[in-house]
Amino acid sequence: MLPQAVNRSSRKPHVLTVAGSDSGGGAGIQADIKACGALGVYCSTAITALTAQNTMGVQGIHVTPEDIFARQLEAVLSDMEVDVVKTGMLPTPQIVNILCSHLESYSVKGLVVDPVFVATSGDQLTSHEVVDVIRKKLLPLADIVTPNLPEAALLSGKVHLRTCIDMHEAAKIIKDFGPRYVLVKGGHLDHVSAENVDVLYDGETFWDFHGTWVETMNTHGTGCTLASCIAAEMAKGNPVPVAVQAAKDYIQRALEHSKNMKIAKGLHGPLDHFFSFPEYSKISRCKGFQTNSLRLYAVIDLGMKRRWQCSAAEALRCAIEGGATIVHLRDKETGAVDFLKKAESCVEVSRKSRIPLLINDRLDIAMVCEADGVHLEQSGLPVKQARRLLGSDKIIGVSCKSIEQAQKAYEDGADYVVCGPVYPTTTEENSITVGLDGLYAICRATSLPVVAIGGINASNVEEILTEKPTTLHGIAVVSELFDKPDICKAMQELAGMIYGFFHDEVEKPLVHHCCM
Ligand SMILES: Cc1ncc(COP(=O)(O)OP(=O)(O)O)c(N)n1
Ligand SMILES: Cc1ncsc1CCOP(=O)(O)O
Repeated sequence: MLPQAVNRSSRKPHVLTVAGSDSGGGAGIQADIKACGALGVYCSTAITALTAQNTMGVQGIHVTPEDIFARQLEAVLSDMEVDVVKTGMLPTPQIVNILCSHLESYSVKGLVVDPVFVATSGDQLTSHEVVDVIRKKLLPLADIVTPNLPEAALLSGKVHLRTCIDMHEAAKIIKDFGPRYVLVKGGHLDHVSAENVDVLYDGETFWDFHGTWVETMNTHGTGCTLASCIAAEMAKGNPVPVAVQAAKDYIQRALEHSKNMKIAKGLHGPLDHFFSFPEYSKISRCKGFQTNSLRLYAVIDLGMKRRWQCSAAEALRCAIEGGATIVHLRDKETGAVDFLKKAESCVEVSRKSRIPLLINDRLDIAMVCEADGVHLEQSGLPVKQARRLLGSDKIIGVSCKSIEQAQKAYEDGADYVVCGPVYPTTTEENSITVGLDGLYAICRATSLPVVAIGGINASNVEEILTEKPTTLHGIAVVSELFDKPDICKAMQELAGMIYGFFHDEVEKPLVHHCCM
């Protein structure tokens, strides 16, 4: 049981957005709240201006009186634990000055500056003097500034930005004003190819972020949304380049989902921030990894005594046939050459069935056999380094016994955690059980998907899943595979029991087919 840690760790990542209100709901404060909400992050606000705005343009602007603007900042920053501040429309130099003095008095983990000067409709949103104050006062405090091409031209004084090389030049000039990173967005480049490139620069390295060009008029609010997503991902503890990649992925999907949406008469419709919300929440940080794959997690331990005689690949095939939704291959005894051979034959089987295959601890083997990812034990490679080597397309899971370990796994970039032993088990000797309370405490403290492990079998699945927290995504078994003479049948029994507890369409197992 880990009760004392629950309150401290169940706090939500928090973004304070300092921006203007868009009555049309597509940009500004409204976009920021929706984007943060969609990414599971709390969003507070300090409103800089009220705009009367719709899909046809901006019809009016009322700047917030300075004292009430300052009071909003004071109210939020003095009371709430803000992780990251994100700025949008800052209409006057006075508003920027008030913000900067508050940022100097209250420490926050990050500052994302979206330098909003002109709306896509062509309407001016800030006074001309604002550019200079942002350059001199706000940018030195910023972790990242996210200009599009017209904004980069204004900030850098480099009027003609037409190529990627121009974007690099502008990024260098803007970097000299003091932000840690500059992201120059290429959405306004002439589109000769189907690609869209944004350039991130930290003073030494340029990263090019490629996206696919989406043919749509529903782009109102993309700048605000991208900056908010970056802030939200930073608030979760992600480093800036990882946050940018996650934000780009969100925008790409939002643009694709919103391209046929019609909600007004005007030319520039907004994004649908909550596009397919239930489906989106099933997608993990790792591109393409559906977290409902974690429902029935089969660990094939090649070092264990077993009641069947067949190859690793055959055992894996049987587990999948019985309904396993993800498989995890571990072998603590075999040398690299033999393990690799077995892993390669398993990858072949898992690919055919489109079931993800993870390799336990051996990042080298996982990379060489092109498995879907790696599962790391606490004694294994640190997650951060593994992520650096594997990139963002591969799955990384981590074994955790405590809230602290689960939080670290999250901060370091893991995609899911396996928690246990929930019940006593002979598979993991000398391992203290966390119990059902410990498992649930971890589930409530993390936003990562959790898989329960340890002593789980058909007789206790119901107990685990009946009142499960929402982050508990599935169960993992080892000896249920090894102590039973028929792997396929053992999996089928478990699979049959778990479907009712999850309201999604995990495919039912195929007709029983004994493979022993
Ligand atoms: C109140 C308010 N803030 C910012 C903008 C600009 O939003 P952006 O995300 O750059 O999208 P466009 O409006 O340029 O499409 C705004 N319009 N209103
Ligand atoms: C790998 C692992 N981590 C915690 S318990 C455990 C083993 C669980 O095995 P079993 O399903 O046989 O109890």
